[in-house]
Amino acid sequence: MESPSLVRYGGQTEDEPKTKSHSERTDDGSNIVPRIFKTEFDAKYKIYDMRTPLNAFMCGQYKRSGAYNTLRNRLPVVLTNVIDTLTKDKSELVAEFGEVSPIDFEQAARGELKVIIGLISRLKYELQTDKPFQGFDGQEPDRALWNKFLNLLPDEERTFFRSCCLYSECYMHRKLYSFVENSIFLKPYDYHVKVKENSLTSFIDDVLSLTKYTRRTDNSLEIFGELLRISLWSNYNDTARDPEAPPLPAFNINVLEDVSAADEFILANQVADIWQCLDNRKQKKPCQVDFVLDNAGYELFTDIILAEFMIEKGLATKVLFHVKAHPWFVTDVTARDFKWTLEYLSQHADYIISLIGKKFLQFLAEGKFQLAPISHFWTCPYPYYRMRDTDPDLYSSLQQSKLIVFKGDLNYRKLLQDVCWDSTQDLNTCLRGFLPSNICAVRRVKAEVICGLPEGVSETLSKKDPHWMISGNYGVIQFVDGSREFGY
Ligand SMILES: O=P(O)(O)OC[C@H]1O[C@](O)(CO)[C@@H](O)[C@@H]1O
Repeated sequence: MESPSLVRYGGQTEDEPKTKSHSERTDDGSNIVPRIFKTEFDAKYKIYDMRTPLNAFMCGQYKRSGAYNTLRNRLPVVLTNVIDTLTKDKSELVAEFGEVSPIDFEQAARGELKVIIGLISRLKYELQTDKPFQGFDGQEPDRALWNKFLNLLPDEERTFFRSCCLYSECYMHRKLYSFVENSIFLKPYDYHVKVKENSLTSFIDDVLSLTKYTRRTDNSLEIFGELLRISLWSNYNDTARDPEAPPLPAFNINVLEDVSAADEFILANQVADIWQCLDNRKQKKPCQVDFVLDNAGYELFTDIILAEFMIEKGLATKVLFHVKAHPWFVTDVTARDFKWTLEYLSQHADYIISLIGKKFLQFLAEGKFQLAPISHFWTCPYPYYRMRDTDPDLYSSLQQSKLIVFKGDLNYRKLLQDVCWDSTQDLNTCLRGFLPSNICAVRRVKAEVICGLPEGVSETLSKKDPHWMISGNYGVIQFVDGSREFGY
C-alpha cells in the first residue's frame, strides 16, 4: 500500500506532483524566498515565511498560505464553538440524551459531557502546539482505515502543521466526532446541527424566490447553466470563512436578479460540456447522476433544485445524493440533515415552500431521488485517486453514473490531492487516474488548489488581489469527459 506521505510524491510519473525544497521559486515566479522565522511560534514550529511552492501539498508550514491561516486561526475557533455549544446546551442535552431519571444517570451524563469538553480542549491544545496525530482506539466503524492511514505517515509529517493540510483538517474533524461517538449518553449527537438548520431557516426568503423562479423553466442549456451557477454561488458558508476576509460581492447568495452579472468571477465555465453530456433526449436511456454533496442549508436546497431540473427535463432518471457519515467540516450534509431539510420544507407555513418540500419527498419515495449508501470514504483523509483501492465498491457504484457532480471546495481539494498545481494544468491530469465516469466540479475557490485556467489568469488575479484564491469570490464549473473510457 502506498504511503500517503508528502515525500512519496517525489514524482513516480511525469504528471505527478513533486514536492520542492523550501527555497524554490514561488508560482508567481517571484524571487527565492529565504527561510525566515518571524515569530516565536514560527521559530518553534518551523513555519516558513513563504507561499506554498508550486507542486507542493497545502501545508501549515507555509505561513503565506490559506493552510496556515486555517490551522492557526480557523480550526481552533471551530473547536471553541463546539465547546460553547456543549456548555450552553448542557441541560437540554442531558435531558435529551441522558436518562432524566434516576438521578444517577443524569449525573453520569453530566460527567460524561465534562469529559468530552476536556477531550475537545486537549485536541485544541494539540492542534495549537503542533502535536502528533493519535490513532483511534474506540468503536469507530472506520477505525482500521484511519489507523492504517496514520501509521503510514512518516513521523515528521504526522503533526498538524507538518502534514498535508487536508489530512490535518480531516483528522481534526474525525477526532472531534470520535469523542461523541465513543460516549455512552451523547452517541448520536451532532454538535453542528443548529448551525446547519440556521443556514436554511435564515435563507427562507431565498428559498422562496428560487422556488418561484424555477417553477416554469425551459429545457434549455441557458436555464441549466443558470441553475448550475446558482448552485455554484451558494457554495458559501460563513462559518468556514475567515472573519478577517473582506465581505463578498453583492451576488453572494441570491443571484436570481441577474445570474450572469457574476460571470466574470467564473474562471472556468464548462456548462455547455456538462449539458451535452446529459442531454440524452435522443437516447432515452435510464441515466443516473450522482451528487457528492457539500454544505447543508441554502446550498443543499440549490443542489436539490438542480437535481429536480435534471429529473423533470429527462436529463436524469435518478439522482443519488452522497452525504457524510457524521458531522464534518461544520456544515456538511449528513443523512439526518438531508431528511430534515425535506421535512422542514414540506411542513413550512408558506404554501409554495411546503409544496416543493412535498414534491422532493415524493421524488424520494419514487426513487427518483436516493440517498446513496453511507460510505466512510467521504470522511477519510485520502484524496479521490485512492478511492479505487480504498473503497472499490464505492468506485464501482460511481461507474454506473452518467455524471458525478462534486460540490464545493473540499471535494475539489480531494480531487486534486490538495496540491498546488500549476493553474494551467489540465484537470484530467490532476485527477491522477480518478475517472469513474464523467466528472463535474462546482466550487467557489477557497484554497490555493486550482487547475484548468487559461494562461496568465492566475498571475493577473494575483496582482489585483493576492488573496483571491482564499477569498471565495471566484468560482469554477469544470468538466472531465470520462465517456471515451467507459463507452457512453
Ligand atoms: O464547504 P466547502 O466549499 O467544501 O469549503 C470548506 C473548505 O474551505 C476551506 O475553508 C478552505 O479550503 C477549508 O477549510 C474547507 O476545506
